Amino acid sequence: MTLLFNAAWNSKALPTMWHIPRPANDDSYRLSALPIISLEPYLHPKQHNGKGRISTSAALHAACLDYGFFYLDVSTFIDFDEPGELTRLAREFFALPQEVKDKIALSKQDGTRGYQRIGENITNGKSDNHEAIDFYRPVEQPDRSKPLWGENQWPDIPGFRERYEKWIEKMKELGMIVMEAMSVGLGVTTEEWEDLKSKVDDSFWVMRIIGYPPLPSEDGGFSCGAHKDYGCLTFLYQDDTKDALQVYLSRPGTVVRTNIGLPAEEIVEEGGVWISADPVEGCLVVNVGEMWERWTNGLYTSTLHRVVHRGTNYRVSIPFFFEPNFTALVQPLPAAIRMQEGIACSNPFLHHLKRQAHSDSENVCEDGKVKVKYEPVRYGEFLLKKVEGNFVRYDEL
Ligand SMILES: O=C(O)CCC(=O)C(=O)O
Ligand SMILES: [Fe+2]
Repeated sequence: MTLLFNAAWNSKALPTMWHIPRPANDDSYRLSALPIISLEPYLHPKQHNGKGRISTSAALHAACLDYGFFYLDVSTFIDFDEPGELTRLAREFFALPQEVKDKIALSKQDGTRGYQRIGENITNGKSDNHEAIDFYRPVEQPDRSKPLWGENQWPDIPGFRERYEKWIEKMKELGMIVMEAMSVGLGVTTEEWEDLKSKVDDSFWVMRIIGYPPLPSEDGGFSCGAHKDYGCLTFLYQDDTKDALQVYLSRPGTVVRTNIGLPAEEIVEEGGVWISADPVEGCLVVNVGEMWERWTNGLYTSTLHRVVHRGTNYRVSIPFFFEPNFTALVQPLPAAIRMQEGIACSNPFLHHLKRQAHSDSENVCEDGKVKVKYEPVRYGEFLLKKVEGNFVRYDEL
């Protein structure tokens, strides 16, 4: 199985794995990292004689069930000098005088595409300590009087647009590959995959370029408050800053060491822990958003995460949100319902996953049928509601 664990393994974690008794209530014995999954069998199937796909898909499925987050090793797909260069360009932009950055402010377009100042983004009623530029899939016949329907605003920096446009193409390609790999993990049939594919093949993607100055030490705020992503898949490239991005794990028994010393705010649920999702070489951090939660009828959950950057450097991250098509109707997939009901289908792989699915589906009725928990939604309408509320995208908790 291509489920690896990163070098941040606490060596003390090993005895737990091998069932050697450990002291009760000692959090340091838990694993301290999200799984690392190699996408290689999907990226270069010929080199692998078509092998390894099932295990990759199983690893993706397990990671989505357990964490909603994972590292994706894409070192053979991306030359990491490329995002390094994107980060350099982003720093060049954020270092410009405020009035120059404001030339591409959100208000100059449709209110959703462009630059936002530090503190303009609000999460959970509080200003976030970051600045950003937002880009969306271009639309035919732009009209900046309509939210989302304006034009992207590019900084006037040589090479900026060209390089980022290349990155967007790469991320769209990656999105389709990961969607296919995940659909195998869920037991989606070939015909069902064609249907799912047609809902994401013209992704209404979003890309954010985010700049984070360090949080003032006396400040109780967040660089980016706790939120769930609302879309399909987030591919996050982050610079080499550690201890900034944190992921909330509600089942600490299966994972991780408690992060001692983290701010105690935003306690969401007893028993969970915040862990750091530090950058890992050759990997993007990937998480599933609310659309996958709907497609899987709640089997996969969109996981809370936040950024607390108390370091001394200026951090840059570039999340790419691979989203459904604007017109896509998103509703629970038959494969997810089958999995929740534990009905074996022609895919033998499903047998191995049935038990796991059962333990997760508290919504199975006594007659063995599951409740369909989500009404169908048109992605574009859903997105418009998110951005029209108050033009703040991340306050939905
Ligand atoms: O900057 C990061 O590491 C995460 C950003 C994020 O979660 C988002 O923009 O949705
Ligand atoms: Fe996010």
